[in-house]
Amino acid sequence: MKTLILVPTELELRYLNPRYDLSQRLVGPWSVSQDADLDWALCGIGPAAASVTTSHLIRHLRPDRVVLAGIAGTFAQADLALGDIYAVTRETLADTGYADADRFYNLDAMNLPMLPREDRQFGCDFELADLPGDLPTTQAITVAAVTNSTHRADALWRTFGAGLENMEGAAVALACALDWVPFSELRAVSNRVGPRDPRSWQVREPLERLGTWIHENLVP
Ligand SMILES: O=C(O)c1cccc(C(=O)CC[C@H]2O[C@@H](n3cnc4c(=O)[nH]cnc43)[C@H](O)[C@@H]2O)c1
Repeated sequence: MKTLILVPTELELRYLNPRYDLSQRLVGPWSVSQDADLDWALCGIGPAAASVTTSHLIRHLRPDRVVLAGIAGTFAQADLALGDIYAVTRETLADTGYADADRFYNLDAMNLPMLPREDRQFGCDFELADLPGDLPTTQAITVAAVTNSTHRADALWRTFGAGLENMEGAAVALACALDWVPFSELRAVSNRVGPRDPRSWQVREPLERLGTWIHENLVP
């Protein structure tokens, strides 16, 4: 089974797979590092970069599945542990729509189709494919901007009740759904969602553990 592993940033990729070599193979302007039956590539930060990169790489590499791996913030109310690794079961595009002081109204809540096509309609919610192993699971939301206040974090929690916030998951899910490619997501919890303090984020050690998990569980 050929797996494409997408990672938002080079920093995350370096901790997940110290053997990666992004000069190894070029797919158009994209670098892809091959390691057993795993292709590693950067998808960029945020939904716009992640969706266009995923579509491009799927069409060139024809993977049997796509796995997105990286860090994410967790909501205080969710009771997930900082530094732990989770498999994501469902992704929701949270902030495409509008928000008032207390709630978010994404396109699904507004009853607007995100991407209507003749064959299928794509909304803001995506079910993800299961992964082998026994990682704890949670749901996630995808936002275009990192949440930077307790008030906004509370409104997102109240609206969606998801355990994690990240910036790429639902966008990669959309690109995979368009090409019928199974999609899974792994996230290491780096921070609490709320007032920004990136210097306090736990990044290296949780990602190194996630990299080990990937090699033990996803290499055929
Ligand atoms: O320092 C900042 O304010 C800042 C703004 C935008 C992006 C960043 C990044 O470092 C990239 C974030 C990267 O990590 C994921 N991530 C991690 N924690 C969170 C979070 O609490 N909310 C949303 N995304 C988060 C995200 O998926 C990006 O790939 C820094």
